[in-house]
Amino acid sequence: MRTERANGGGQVERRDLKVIVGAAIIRDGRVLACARSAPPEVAGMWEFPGGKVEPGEAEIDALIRECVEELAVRVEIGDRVGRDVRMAHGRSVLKVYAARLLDGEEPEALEHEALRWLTADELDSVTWLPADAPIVAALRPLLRPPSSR
Ligand SMILES: Nc1nc2c([nH]c(=O)n2[C@H]2C[C@H](O)[C@@H](COP(=O)(O)OP(=O)(O)OP(=O)(O)O)O2)c(=O)[nH]1
Repeated sequence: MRTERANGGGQVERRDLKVIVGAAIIRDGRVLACARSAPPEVAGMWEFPGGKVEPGEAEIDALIRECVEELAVRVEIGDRVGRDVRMAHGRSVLKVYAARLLDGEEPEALEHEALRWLTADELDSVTWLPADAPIVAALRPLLRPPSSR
């Protein structure tokens, strides 16, 4: 994504905003959390599967690609979860989308250290990457059965 500078307002010039997409894959009231295996500073911290959107690639296509690469599953992408989260001093932005598994395939940890299906009550049982905090908060009500929302 290319953005222009709002001149004179003391804003940092930001020509290339890197977009990172994540998939909140929900199944039976649980979301799939993935523990990073690298780099060492964040290894063992938890995230949503996903990654950088390639130049010219649509966000949804990037998510579908990343879920195949990281988990060997095909997903259907749904609504956004939470807000855009600015990272890396505003140089990148994290956008998370709800997703569901197609074909009943079981995700495999091809690139992650571990995978876990978390209920709403288990969301705080793992240490999420810091940028994910507002997304996890927005996700919580989506994991509750409709009767208790
Ligand atoms: N996938 C993902 N990345 C996240 C989340 N939260 C968060 O801060 N990030 C950060 C971690 C990384 O700095 C960056 C994603 O980069 P990445 O290295 O996973 O992206 P990628 O899969 O495209 O990797 P590569 O091809 O560059 O190796 O976004 C999240 O929930 N999911």
